[in-house]
Amino acid sequence: MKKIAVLTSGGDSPGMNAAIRAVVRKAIYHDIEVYGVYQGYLGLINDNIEKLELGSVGDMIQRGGTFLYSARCPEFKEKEVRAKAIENLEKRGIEGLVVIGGDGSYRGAQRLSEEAKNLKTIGVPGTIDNDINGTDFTIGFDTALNTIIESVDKIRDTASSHERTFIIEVMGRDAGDLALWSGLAAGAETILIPEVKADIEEIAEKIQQGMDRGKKHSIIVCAEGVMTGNQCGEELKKYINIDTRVSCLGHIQRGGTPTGMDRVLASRLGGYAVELLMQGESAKAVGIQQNELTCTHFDGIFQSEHNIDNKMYELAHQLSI
Ligand SMILES: Nc1ncnc2c1ncn2[C@@H]1O[C@H](COP(=O)(O)OP(=O)(O)OP(=O)(O)O)[C@@H](O)[C@H]1O
Ligand SMILES: O=P(O)(O)OC[C@H]1O[C@](O)(CO)[C@@H](O)[C@@H]1O
Ligand SMILES: [Mg+2]
Repeated sequence: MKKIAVLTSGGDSPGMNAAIRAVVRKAIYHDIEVYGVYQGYLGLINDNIEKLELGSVGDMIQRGGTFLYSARCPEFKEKEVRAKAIENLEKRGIEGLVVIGGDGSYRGAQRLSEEAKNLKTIGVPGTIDNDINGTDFTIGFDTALNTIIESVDKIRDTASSHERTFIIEVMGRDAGDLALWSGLAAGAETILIPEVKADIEEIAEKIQQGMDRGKKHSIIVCAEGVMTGNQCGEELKKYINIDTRVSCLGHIQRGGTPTGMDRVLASRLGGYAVELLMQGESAKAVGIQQNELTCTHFDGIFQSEHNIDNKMYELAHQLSI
């Protein structure tokens, strides 16, 4: 393998730059040329591709976002559009592509590996959602988690001073990991996640019981995929007369300097992706499982839905009474 390319796709996540840096430096260390594709699959179609050097990734490991930019590119689901992308890679003699992104980005990479004659693809899990099979953690999850915890801790001060119930809406359209982990870590009384059907009446009863015991305030962490924080407040009012406030954390969760855990994870996974390409592997995604680097075929990754840790969900419930 003499030439490879790297791109970031889907929602950005803290640590993507550290992953790109690892791919670039590892490849150059092994005398492989590296090309950066700007704007994810959109740049692949539009030929927005440039050679990267060691210096291109200097001063990058600590930066949030992705200097290669990211995009959502729905037209990449069409085969004719992907043919253009393959042409742009082939004309440069690029034989390997590292795709840093979420599950959707992996699907694009899988298609490319099926349709291009001389292209190997490797996926690197870069998403704050932590919703990808084949890895215990995705790059950016730890940073986003800590951003949420810091925010909830601050909100708790006001909840306590004013004896209020606060609803904190966090990201996760289909995945509850951010809500579950942050809710557990921040001591939320209630955690609402897309994987478990919400029973608002039961939540209202729990808040009432807490108040009857002398509890002054309550924190509810609600994943956006369940309902909005405002909807949650309206629903609660049907069952209980309390003063609620809503905080929607929004994109603050996606930005910021990556934590040490995310930088190390990104560096290990980025380096391993290049190793796999050198070994001739393709259509696989790298991951970390029980602190070991692993790789899983895309087919295996898509075989089942990503699930939350049910034991952790039960524990959060047991600790929040
Ligand atoms: N079935 C598919 N076939 C080809 N390409 C796809 C497919 N699904 C998604 N993609 C490509 O991958 C891009 C990113 O996918 P998506 O928007 O789902 O984000 P993601 O990678 O899952 O990241 P995140 O969920 O963290 O934002 C899409 O915009 C599209 O270009
Ligand atoms: O910034 P966008 O494109 O609106 O995407 C928001 C979505 O991206 C994610 O952060 C994943 O990257 C989801 O949790 C969230 O719903
Ligand atoms: Mg996704």
